[in-house]
Amino acid sequence: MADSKTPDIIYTKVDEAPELASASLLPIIRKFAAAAGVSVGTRDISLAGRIIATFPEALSEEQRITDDLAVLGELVKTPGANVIKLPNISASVPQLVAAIKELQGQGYALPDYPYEPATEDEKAVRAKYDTIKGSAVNPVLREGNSDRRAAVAVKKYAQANPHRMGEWTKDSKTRVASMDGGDFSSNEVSATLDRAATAKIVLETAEGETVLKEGVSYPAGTVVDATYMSARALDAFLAEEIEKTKAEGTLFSLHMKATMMKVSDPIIFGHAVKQWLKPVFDQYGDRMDELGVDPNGGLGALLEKVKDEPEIMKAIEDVRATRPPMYMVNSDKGITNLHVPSDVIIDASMPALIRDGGKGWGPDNQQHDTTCVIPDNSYAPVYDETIKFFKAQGKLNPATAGTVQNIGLMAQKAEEYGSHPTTFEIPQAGTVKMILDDGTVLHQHEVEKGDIWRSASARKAPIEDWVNLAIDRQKAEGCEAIFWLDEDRAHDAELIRYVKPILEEKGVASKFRIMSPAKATVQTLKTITSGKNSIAITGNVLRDYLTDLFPILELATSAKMLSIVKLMNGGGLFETGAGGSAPKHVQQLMEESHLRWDSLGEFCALGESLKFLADARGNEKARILGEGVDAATQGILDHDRSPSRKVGEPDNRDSHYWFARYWAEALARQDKDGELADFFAPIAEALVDGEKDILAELAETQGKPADLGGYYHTDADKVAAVMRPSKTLNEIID
Ligand SMILES: NC(=O)C1=CN([C@@H]2O[C@H](COP(=O)(O)OP(=O)(O)OC[C@H]3O[C@@H](n4cnc5c(N)ncnc54)[C@H](OP(=O)(O)O)[C@@H]3O)[C@@H](O)[C@H]2O)C=CC1
Ligand SMILES: O=C(O)CCC(=O)C(=O)O
Ligand SMILES: [Mg+2]
Repeated sequence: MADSKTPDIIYTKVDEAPELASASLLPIIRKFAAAAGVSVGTRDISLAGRIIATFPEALSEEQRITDDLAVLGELVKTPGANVIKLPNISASVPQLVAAIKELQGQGYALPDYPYEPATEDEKAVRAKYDTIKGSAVNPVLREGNSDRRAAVAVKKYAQANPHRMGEWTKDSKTRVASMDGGDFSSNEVSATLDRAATAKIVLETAEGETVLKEGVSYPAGTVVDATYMSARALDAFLAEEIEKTKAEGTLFSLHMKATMMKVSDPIIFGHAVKQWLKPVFDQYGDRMDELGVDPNGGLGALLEKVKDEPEIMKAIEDVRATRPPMYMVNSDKGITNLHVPSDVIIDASMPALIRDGGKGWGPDNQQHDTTCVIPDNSYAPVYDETIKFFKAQGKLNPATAGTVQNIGLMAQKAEEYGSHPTTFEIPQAGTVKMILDDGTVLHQHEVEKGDIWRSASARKAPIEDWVNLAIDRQKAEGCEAIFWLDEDRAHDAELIRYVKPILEEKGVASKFRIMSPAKATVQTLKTITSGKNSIAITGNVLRDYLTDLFPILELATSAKMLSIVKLMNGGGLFETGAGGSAPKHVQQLMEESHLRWDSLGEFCALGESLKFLADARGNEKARILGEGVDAATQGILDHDRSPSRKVGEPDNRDSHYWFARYWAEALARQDKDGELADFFAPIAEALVDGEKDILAELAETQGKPADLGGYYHTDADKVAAVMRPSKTLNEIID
C-alpha cells in the first residue's frame, strides 16, 4: 500500500539487459532525484526474485525476501502509485527450470520443478511454480489501459537518421500461413453479461461431468468469450505447411506468444514439435514418454532427454534430413525456432522479419524467404496484409513515414492475455459448457480430446476507460483514429456495442473509423506511407503486436517508445519502451563486455514519472528534474550518444555518462529554481572536466569476458564492477 514509507517513485528490479543497465543508471537517477527531495525505491519483480519470494518455507531467514509483486499489485490500485516498470522475463518452462537450477547452485534449497506432479506435495509445488510462469508480472501491474507512442523528438530523430530497411520484392516467397477453420478465430462466441455473475466451466462426457473451473466471477457488463482450437485441425494444418514450405523452398517458422498465452501457446508449440518429428514420435513415442520428454518445452529439452538413445537420435537426424530448412534463433549454436518456446515471440519476431524485407535467418547463417506459421487466424491477417502491402509497394521509408500510436485495451487482464486461468487442454471428447449461477448456459462447444478450449473476458469499466482514452488522444493529435474491430467477429461485435454509443454521446463519432484488423492494416500503412499519422485503438493482443510492429518499422526498435499506463485509480505506471529484456544483449556483454542496450525507454519513462509526480504532489522541483530529463534525452539524440552495437564502440554505460552530463547541464542552466541550479552546476562542471578520463575508463573495460556471478540471480558487486567501471564517474555520482 502507498503509505508515508512508500518512496515517491518505485523503479523495478528486473532481469537481463535492462537490469544490467539499471546498475549503471539507477545510481545517477537517485543522486539527481534526491536533490529535489524525491526518493526512488526499488521492488524486485525479477524471475529469480519471484521464485525466492514464493518459497520462504524452503529457505533460510537471510535468503527470504518479500513478495514485491504482491506489494506492487496493491500499490498500482492506489492514487499515489508512481512506478517505473522495466521489461522482465516472462518465463517459459525451460527458463523457469534454468533459474531454479541456478538458485539451487547458489545454496537456495528450492524444490525441483515437477514436470509431472504425482503426489499432493508435488502438485502444490507445481501450482506455486505455475504462478511464476509466463507473463505473471505485467497483467498484475497493468491496472490501466495502454498509451504507447513515439515521443516527437524520437520520431523526428528516426526521420532524420533513417535506419536500414531490407528490400521487399514482388516475387518474395515469404507469406503468412494460418488455419482456415477449426481455430480460435472460427470457433469464437461472445456475450455481454447484463448482471454480475459467477460461472463454472464443465466438461460433459459419456461418463459424466468434470468441473474444469468454478467460481469465476464477473461484474455486470463484462464481455465473456469462449472458443477452442481443434487439435486435429491444427495437426493437419501444421503437417500441410511443413510440406508446402519444403515445396516452396522457404524457411519454416512458427510465431507464437508462449509467454503471455502461457497455457494455450506452449501446447500449440508442442504440436508443432510433434508434427516436425512425427515419424520419431510415431515410432518412439512410448520410450520418449518414459524418458520424460515434454514436446511443449521444445526441441532443445527433447534432445537433452534423448541424447543417450542412439536409435532415437538417429531417427531424429533422418527425419530432419527430409524437412525444409528451419528459421534459426542462433545458427552458430544450432538453436532452431522450435528449440525453446520463448525464443521466438511473435510481437518482436514478425516485425524484425518484415523490417528485413521478409527474410529470416536459415541454418546456413544466410537470410531467406520464410513461411511464417501463425496457426490462429484472429490476428495473423495483420501480418499477412503488411507483407502483401510491402510486396506490392516496396519497403517503408522511415525518413518520410508518419507514425502509428496505440491506445490499447489492457486493464484488469483484458481479453486473451487474461485467459490462462480459463484455458484447458481437453482430456476427453465431450461438450464444454460455461454455466452461470442461475443455470443459464452462456456458451458451449463440442470438443475432442486434445482440443484447446479457452474463455477470455473484458470488463466494462476498462472498456469505457479505453474508449475515453482514445477520445482524449484523438483530440490531442487531431489525426486519423481507427478502432481495429471486426464487426463480423463475435468478441469485437460486443465491443462495438460499447464503442459506438460513447462516441455518439460525446459527439465525436465522425472523428473515428471502425475497421477489421485486416482492413485497418492496409488503411494505416497507406496513411503512414503518405507521411500522415494514425492512432490504432485496439484490444490487448493487437496492442502488444502493433506497438512492436510499427515502431520496429518506423524507428528500427520498439525500445524507444513512450509507454504510459494511466492507472484507473489515478496513479501512473511508466513502462520503459515496448520491447523486452533483450537476452542476446546479455550474451554479448558476457562474451566481450559490450552492452548494446539502449536506455532511451528508461529516459522517456523517467521524464514522464517525474512530471507526473510534480502534478500529483505539487512538487515543482520534480517538474524541473523531469524537464531536465527531456532536455537530456534530446541531447542524447542530437549528439548521437545512443549505444553502438559493436564492441570497442560506446555502449550503454557511455550513454549513461552523457545522459547524466546533459541532465546536469540542463538543471544548472535553468532559472526556475536557483537552489537546483546551484546544486547541479558543479556536478555538470565535473562531468564536463572528467569527460576524457571517464570515456577512457569505460572504453578500457570492453573486449574481455564479463563475470556477472549468475544469469538470473547475479552478484550485485560483480554487476556493479562491470557496469560502473569508471572511477572518475563514480566519484562524481557517489
Ligand atoms: N514489458 C515486458 O515486461 C516485456 C518482456 N518481454 C520479455 O523479454 C524477453 C525477450 O523477448 P524478445 O521477444 O526477445 O524481445 P526483446 O524486445 O527483448 O528483444 C528483441 C530485440 O529487440 C531489440 N531490443 C529490444 N530492446 C532493446 C533496447 N532497449 N535497446 C536495443 N535493442 C533492443 C534487440 O535487437 P538486437 O538483437 O538487434 O539488438 C533484441 O534482440 C522475454 O523473456 C519476454 O518475455 C518481452 C516484451 C515485453
Ligand atoms: O508480459 C509479457 O510477457 C510481454 C509484454 C509485451 O510484450 C508487451 O506488453 O508489449
Ligand atoms: Mg510486446
